[in-house]
Amino acid sequence: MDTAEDVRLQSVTKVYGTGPGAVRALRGVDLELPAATFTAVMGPSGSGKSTLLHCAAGLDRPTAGSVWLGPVDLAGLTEIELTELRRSKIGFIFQAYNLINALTVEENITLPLRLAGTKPDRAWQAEIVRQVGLAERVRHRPSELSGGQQQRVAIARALITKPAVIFADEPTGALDTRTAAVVLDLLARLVRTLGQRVLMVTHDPVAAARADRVVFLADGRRAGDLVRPTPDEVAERMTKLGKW
Ligand SMILES: Nc1ncnc2c1ncn2[C@@H]1O[C@H](COP(=O)(O)OP(=O)(O)OP(=O)(O)O)[C@@H](O)[C@H]1O
Repeated sequence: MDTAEDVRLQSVTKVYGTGPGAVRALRGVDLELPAATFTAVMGPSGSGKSTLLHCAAGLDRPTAGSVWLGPVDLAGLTEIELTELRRSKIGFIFQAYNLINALTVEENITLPLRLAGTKPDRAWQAEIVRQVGLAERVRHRPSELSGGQQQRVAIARALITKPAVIFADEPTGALDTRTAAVVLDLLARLVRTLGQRVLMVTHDPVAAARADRVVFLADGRRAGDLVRPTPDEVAERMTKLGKW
């Protein structure tokens, strides 16, 4: 993994709306995502987690401050360039797996390449399918798979373009505890074996505790980090920050 593709947020501020009704969702957030790191973001409802993820992923533009992907300042990109950057450098995983049931598992996994008009790297594709443990399932339809397997297809789809970073928004929100653990183990392993950068927004202290680092947000600001915490330590910090 190329360290020249680190993600950096510098003093990112996001204000929705103008005038008296304006909402300051982020207030000068700094954050770095170096290679081979698994970062969880937690914070009370409305603390700015989704806004942070959207700004970091180039889905939304900060009102002030900057987001860098390696040497590239996202603010300097046109919408078309941003779309291209997202397709090639960024992988997304959502709570709802967003798979297409008319396509096979393999076709779902390679869809981002088809959208980008690039050819699959067969060796990489085989490696990913092996990593997510779906080699026996590539000809199946998503509806024939369990929730955990579907999320693993979504993870493979996120990885197919060899992205610099994966953004995961509540990736285990729809899964039972045991299946969630399998998916989180997989994300943690991808960080170790592929040097992947992962940023995960979650409400679940158990999920957050699988990351290397938990970044807390409160009222649009960084409110401390915990490195390799236990779920209890995460829950305790959340209680101190107020309502979940
Ligand atoms: N499009 C928008 N227009 C106006 N305000 C918005 C918009 N999106 C988010 N906000 C506001 O910005 C603040 C941060 O929202 P955000 O969704 O980032 O929080 P969150 O921490 O992800 O919350 P939750 O845990 O409830 O999903 C909230 O006050 C929210 O109401």
